[in-house]
Amino acid sequence: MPDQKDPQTTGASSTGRDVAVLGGGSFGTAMSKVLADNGHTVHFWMRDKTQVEEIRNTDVNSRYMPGVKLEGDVQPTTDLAGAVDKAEVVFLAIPSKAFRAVIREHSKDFADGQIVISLTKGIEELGFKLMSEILQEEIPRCRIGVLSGPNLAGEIVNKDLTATVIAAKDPEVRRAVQDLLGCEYFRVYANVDVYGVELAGALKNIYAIVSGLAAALDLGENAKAMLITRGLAEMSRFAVSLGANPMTFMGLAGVGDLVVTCTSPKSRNYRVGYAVGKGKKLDDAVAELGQVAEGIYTLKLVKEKSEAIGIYMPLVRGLYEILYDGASISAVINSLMMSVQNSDVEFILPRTISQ
Ligand SMILES: NC(=O)C1=CN([C@@H]2O[C@H](COP(=O)(O)OP(=O)(O)OC[C@H]3O[C@@H](n4cnc5c(N)ncnc54)[C@H](O)[C@@H]3O)[C@@H](O)[C@H]2O)C=CC1
Ligand SMILES: O=C(CO)COP(=O)(O)O
Repeated sequence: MPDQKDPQTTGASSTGRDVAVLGGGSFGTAMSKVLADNGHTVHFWMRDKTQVEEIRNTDVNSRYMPGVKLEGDVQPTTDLAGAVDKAEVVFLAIPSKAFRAVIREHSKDFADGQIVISLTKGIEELGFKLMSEILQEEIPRCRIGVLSGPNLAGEIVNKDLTATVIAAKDPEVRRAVQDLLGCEYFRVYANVDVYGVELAGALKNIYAIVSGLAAALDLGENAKAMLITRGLAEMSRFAVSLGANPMTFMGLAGVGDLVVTCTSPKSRNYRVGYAVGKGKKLDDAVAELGQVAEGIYTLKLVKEKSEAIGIYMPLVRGLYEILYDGASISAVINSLMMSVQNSDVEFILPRTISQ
């Protein structure tokens, strides 16, 4: 059970604020719904005029969240500057590939000290930058945070019980987001390890693809547990080498998000892995999805980065070989199972080095 009287995490206490959500996909829609349900005015920016008209006329974003009514004060718009100008807090749900371009084009529209929160779980190709690092570069005048955790959009819009993590150095930013989003079905926990929380959210997408693949091959329950746990070992090894706090991986943004996306076909990354495991080509699997699966891009970047800095990531390497080099799935599984047997928890017993 969640802690009952944690003063950090008591429910929503602010009503009637103006906020902006940028990005009209499934997660932007889900977070707009939580914010509007909590009594806030949501300036909901998206680039597609037809989608704006549809939400204005029907309260539904049928392409990304069919059948879900956005009740309360949601104001869809294609005017980004206008949305940001009215908002005390801005939430960004723009896929990583487009993230910097959107922020750079509109950097002047953000106010000094404005709170800007990334919801995006990806990595920028050039320079291996996380979204908070992009924000720091493009709008350093703003107060920045990231939100990440086991947060399947399709469940949030049904008001299924959900918890997430706000990570920010500034305690006022953490408190503002807890106040805006917290309610009877959505709990917001706090962390200061911005890099760890954000990197965890991006990395787990890789293991969700691996888990979807394993499910398609019916590898069994033991294999499922092995993949999730070794995925956690691998992602925390990588993240800690880059400066993240290992304890972050014990929390909702680490284990929590890894578990939900590695066990549920509601995860799009899992579905891509499942489709490939059933024999589909990667491009066809992604095209059929029609939504973003950040893990397929993150995989490439993490494979390159881990090789460049010498971090052992056998699951990343194996998945890369399957998705991008045409390796046979059974050969990759065999090579993983027959590699040198090693330490369980390397923070207790160091690994025997063998690449
Ligand atoms: N859907 C989910 O359950 C969750 C998603 N996220 C993250 O949120 C981010 C956004 O994902 P979703 O909303 O789920 O994706 P989606 O595929 O449902 O929607 C993507 C949206 O981004 C828009 N977009 C793409 N390029 C754009 C550009 N250049 N300018 C403006 N808008 C652009 C699309 O028009 C679309 O509205 C991703 O990084 C994802 O990992 C995080 C938590 C949960
Ligand atoms: O990040 C998510 C849930 O926490 C959503 O995962 P997918 O992008 O795989 O759907």
